[in-house]
Amino acid sequence: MQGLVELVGLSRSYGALKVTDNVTLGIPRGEALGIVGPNGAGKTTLFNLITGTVAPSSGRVIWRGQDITALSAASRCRAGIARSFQVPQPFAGMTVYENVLTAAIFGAGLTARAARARTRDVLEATELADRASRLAGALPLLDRKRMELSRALATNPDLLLLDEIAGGLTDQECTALIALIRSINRDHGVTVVWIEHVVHALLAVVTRLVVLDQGRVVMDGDPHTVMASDLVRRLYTGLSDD
Ligand SMILES: Nc1ncnc2c1ncn2[C@@H]1O[C@H](COP(=O)(O)OP(=O)(O)OP(=O)(O)O)[C@@H](O)[C@H]1O
Repeated sequence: MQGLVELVGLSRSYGALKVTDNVTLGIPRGEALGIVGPNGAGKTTLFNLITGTVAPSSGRVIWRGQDITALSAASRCRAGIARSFQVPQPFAGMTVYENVLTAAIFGAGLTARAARARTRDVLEATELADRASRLAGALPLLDRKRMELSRALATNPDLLLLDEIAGGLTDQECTALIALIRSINRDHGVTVVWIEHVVHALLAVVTRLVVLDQGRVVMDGDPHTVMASDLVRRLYTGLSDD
């Protein structure tokens, strides 16, 4: 079956450092895929290659069967690829509503009227509607995460890339975030790829887990099996078999 997105032999180097090394990966429509790996494994770079903020040294990105390797980040966003950032940079002096509206207008290319409707729908879905008039810079952490998700969802994505969105939350807040991401995937049909160090949050949502190490896919399979593997234990603890 044709994946929603197919990465074909994707590599990226910075000088002598090969950050992404011949990654071939298919992501079917509707999937919730997790990505783990040690610091510096190339996880965020993989997102940058998919969203088009970084060009590959070689390889291709195929989106719904079309080669989009040469397409700009803005065009990819309009085509349905959205992301959250590890370090969110909202317009702190604007309200939550204005932040999300901006994404709907510029990210999705909607008219002002359609963007207003989309913004209201998204803020309902992310449970931020009652805080729409708050300044983005004054939000508590969970609401900042909800807003980061809202900005991505306002672009009406088919694919949502989440980069370490669960860090720093309390257990209760994390449970709320998990429910929201699960709903985005299962109820709204958005394909989700989630890089996350908070493994229990990831395992509550994803049905497939990929491990990256030194830019390469070193494991790909059932999340619990992958996390229980010797390879993952070695990568995370630095311990050898003996
Ligand atoms: N623009 C760049 N120039 C030079 N080196 C870079 C650049 N971007 C990333 N790197 C290097 O590539 C490697 C992979 O970085 P990347 O951010 O993709 O890793 P990561 O797996 O997301 O790490 P983390 O879990 O710490 O966020 C790192 O060694 C990083 O320093």
